[in-house]
Amino acid sequence: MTMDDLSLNLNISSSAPSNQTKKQSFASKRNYNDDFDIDDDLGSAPTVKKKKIKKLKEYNIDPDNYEIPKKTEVKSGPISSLFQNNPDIPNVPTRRLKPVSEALFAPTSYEEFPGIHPFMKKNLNEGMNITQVTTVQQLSIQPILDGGDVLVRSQTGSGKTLAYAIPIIQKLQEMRPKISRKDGIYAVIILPTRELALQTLEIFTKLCKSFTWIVPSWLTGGEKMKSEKARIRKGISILVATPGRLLDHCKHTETLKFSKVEHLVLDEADRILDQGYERDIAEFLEILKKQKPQFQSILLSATLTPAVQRLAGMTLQNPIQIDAADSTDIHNTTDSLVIPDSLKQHFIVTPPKLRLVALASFILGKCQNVNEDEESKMLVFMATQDMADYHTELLSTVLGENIAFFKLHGSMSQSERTEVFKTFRSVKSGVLICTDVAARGLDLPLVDWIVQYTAPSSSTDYVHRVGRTARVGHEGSSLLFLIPSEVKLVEELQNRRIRIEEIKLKDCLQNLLSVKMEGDLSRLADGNVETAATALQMSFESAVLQQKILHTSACKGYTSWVRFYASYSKDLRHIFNFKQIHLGHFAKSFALRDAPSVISGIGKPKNKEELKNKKMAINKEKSFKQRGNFSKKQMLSEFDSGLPQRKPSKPRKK
Ligand SMILES: Nc1ncnc2c1ncn2[C@@H]1O[C@H](COP(=O)(O)OP(=O)(O)OP(=O)(O)O)[C@@H](O)[C@H]1O
Repeated sequence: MTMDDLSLNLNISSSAPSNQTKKQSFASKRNYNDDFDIDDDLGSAPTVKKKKIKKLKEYNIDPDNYEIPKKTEVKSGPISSLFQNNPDIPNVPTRRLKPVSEALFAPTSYEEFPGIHPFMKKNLNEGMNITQVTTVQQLSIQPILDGGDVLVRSQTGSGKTLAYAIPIIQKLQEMRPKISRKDGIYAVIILPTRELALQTLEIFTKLCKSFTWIVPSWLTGGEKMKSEKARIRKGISILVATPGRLLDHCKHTETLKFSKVEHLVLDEADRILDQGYERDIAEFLEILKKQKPQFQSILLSATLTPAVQRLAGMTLQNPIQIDAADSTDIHNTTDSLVIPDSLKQHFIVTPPKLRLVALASFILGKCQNVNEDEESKMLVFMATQDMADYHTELLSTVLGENIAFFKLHGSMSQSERTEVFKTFRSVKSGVLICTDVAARGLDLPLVDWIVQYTAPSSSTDYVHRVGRTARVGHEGSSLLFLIPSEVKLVEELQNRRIRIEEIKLKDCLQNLLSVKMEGDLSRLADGNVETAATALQMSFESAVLQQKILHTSACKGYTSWVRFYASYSKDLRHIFNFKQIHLGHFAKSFALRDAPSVISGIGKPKNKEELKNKKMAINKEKSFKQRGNFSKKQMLSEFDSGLPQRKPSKPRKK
């Protein structure tokens, strides 16, 4: 059997996909070159047709820098074996730890909870199916009603939004004479991303249903400033906003007034800081305090990092500190990480070359709709947008027949993001490939698995990513992908009282034998895991070879990943050491056969041709940068709220 025998167009299935699944597939099986008609007249330089430029942008490929395929396949590099020359997988001891515990629910029902308007209880019960009070709600509602500043820390998915939404609406509906939308803004809620802002707005809208004179609204970008200005003019009582857009309006929209503000909420404070919004928040506070010196500040976070405490120092005065972790558990919340009890955490150690097949095998094992009971929803975290773009397309191309793949990252248009967010919330089964933009605060019901295909950049990222599952008491699981040189991360997580267990690579790859594979593949696999894994890898590689655009996307994804890996902060380099990684082996995990120096001009060229290619790549990148097209998002993990970069201030306009 030769490698070419294995280079099949893989078609893996267990049963015919349901129509529903097919309809839901955002990125369905596709041939890239079909998407791009190419003007390829003999003798003349090919140009991309205008209407196709839009398509290229959709794939996040810059049309100016897109090399047009001449209807030929990509030249193949040498095929390296998947199972040879791999580093050994170290033995990672599992420690039995007692995690920090946090009781999710308090022994109280909303029915008996004092100080809340009966209409609000009805809205909770009938509109949101909520009857029992969670611990963080029990601890926060009264202090917020009392009016002092409050700092709240509680685990992911514990109901922090209602913990402040209920008392704020309670206070606003009590005010006499009744407040009116024309008065101006009474509460400002700041969140780090648009999705979170929209999700929070939805909750305020449901709770305010019986109090028609209180009007919640939002300012998050993603639509024209003009329409947002119109909304401001109509009047808003509770403003839900992302920091960048809020500040833009503070500077450019005169009708936006804060003189009535009674409550300021900074939700997902740790994430607001991670995104570098500290300066924006400071600037906004200055503007706010000039118009309204006294108001209640509430700050919420799932982790209490020193940076969050610094932000608390800036915004809160003599705050009441609420920590929902078990008060009998002696722990230091800045050191120990609090994870929901119902979350089972795992890690897998794979040599770099085997990462892609291990991921595919894991997805196949969990998400093929064998029958309805086994339907599974999964989030897969990638380091960069280009990686997310590429893996969504690659996995859809090879496995999209039976599994619906979706993607979510900060460079997608707002309408795409909203559509994906809404669709993925409503589907029963599917894989959402995302960057950290989806990590914090998003409430996606009943996600079963969180896969971190690239490791988180910090322990808080870890907590927030895995926190997208096991919400409000539901069961959930997580899997962290590591290469052998990264296993120290497991020890560090365990030092912070994270209980995490290993899934062995060989067990994960076994899935390839239990899923039904059609045609030649099942014959070739013949009950052998290594052959099945190699066949799967070959089908990824041949998809990339056959489709030039997929190849371009693979190169972009790989390059962005290399840059990302090289940019791990100093304090993490003992785990993620760029010098220790084998770039060629990682290229294989992007289904690329080219040498790293050819893909991205990385590493020492081995011969003249490689040197020439490298120089060309560097020059191309230089001109790209000079044209201002080279943005941070192409190299870094992104937490983008989707806002365009802010331009220098313009004079005020009405
Ligand atoms: N008392 C409750 N009973 C049942 N479900 C609840 C209750 N309170 C909130 N929820 C639901 O729990 C989910 C998570 O709530 P929320 O997003 O506010 O959590 P969170 O603590 O802010 O999480 P994260 O830190 O991840 O943002 C939501 O779907 C919400 O409707």
